[in-house]
Amino acid sequence: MTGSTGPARLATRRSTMATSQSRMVADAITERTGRAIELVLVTSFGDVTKAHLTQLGGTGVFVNALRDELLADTVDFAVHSLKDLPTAPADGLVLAAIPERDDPRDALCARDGLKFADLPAGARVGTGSPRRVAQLAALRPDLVYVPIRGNAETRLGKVASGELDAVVLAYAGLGRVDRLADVTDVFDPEQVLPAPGQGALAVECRTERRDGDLAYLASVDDPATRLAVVAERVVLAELEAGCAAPVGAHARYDADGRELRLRAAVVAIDGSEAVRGERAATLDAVTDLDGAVALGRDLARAMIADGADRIVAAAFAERDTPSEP
Ligand SMILES: NCc1[nH]cc(CCC(=O)O)c1CC(=O)O
Repeated sequence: MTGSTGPARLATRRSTMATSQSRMVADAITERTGRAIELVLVTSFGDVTKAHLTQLGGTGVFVNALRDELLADTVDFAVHSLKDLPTAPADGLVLAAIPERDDPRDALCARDGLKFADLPAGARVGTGSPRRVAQLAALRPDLVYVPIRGNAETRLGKVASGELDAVVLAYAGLGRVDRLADVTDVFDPEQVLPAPGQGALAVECRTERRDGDLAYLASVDDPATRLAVVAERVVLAELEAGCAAPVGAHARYDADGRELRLRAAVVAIDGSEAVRGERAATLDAVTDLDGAVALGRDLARAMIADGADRIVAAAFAERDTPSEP
């Protein structure tokens, strides 16, 4: 078994964002438990392929390589962006901890300090995410949305070079690559709902080790964050949509009022149509994951009754049809 002597081995993707967030988790665990941890950099398919992300079938391209290392026991645990994790559980693996979430909102990084409302008609806005394009197009159909890929630094470089007027990225990720100074506007979740799990991390390990030698991972678990992201991810799973679908969801657990409140949106890629919903449940215990699942399922089913599944299917049909070059 790995890690029984020497520092524990934490598997991470290689990007600045991934290593920065993995280092944050490692430091928090070390601070709370005294455990020494070293980072093991793993190359994932999503990091090397040039294909457009929405064309990769979405789920798993960033996480499978880390999971292979976990299953081979060459590392002790892995840190993922929760947003990138497929909703289906992985055989033999478990999310041992979900640390307290960072800011879940999407952020605009525009030239000349421009706010979203101040971008001129025809301005070129880069984002690779159908969820962002759909919601932004609903607000500003007069802008041009340009699909882009690459890490946060590469995307910001396209604004600096003048190739784009703005890019939209996750606020939390920008913080982790130390680029919050580039943010010129932040989207209210009322207008642009974040991706399920956005801003949250997941600590994954082999199931059989969670309550054994890796029990210390629980030191960084935040039950309120777990409750919220479980509800958000159930919406995605019920809609049979993946991370490449135009689905936004955001939940918050209010510990004082003991209320879990969930909002979700499914928006057509051109912004012309949307199904939105909101629902809350009183959950006496922050550990009531069944309550979170029920809330997510109820909301998703109500949205499907309103036509949400049709919008998701249309978005996938569009993805599978190659567009003009
Ligand atoms: N899909 C890539 C990805 N996965 C997680 C984040 C941001 C950090 C987070 O949400 O935790 C990003 C980049 C982005 O969306 O801007």
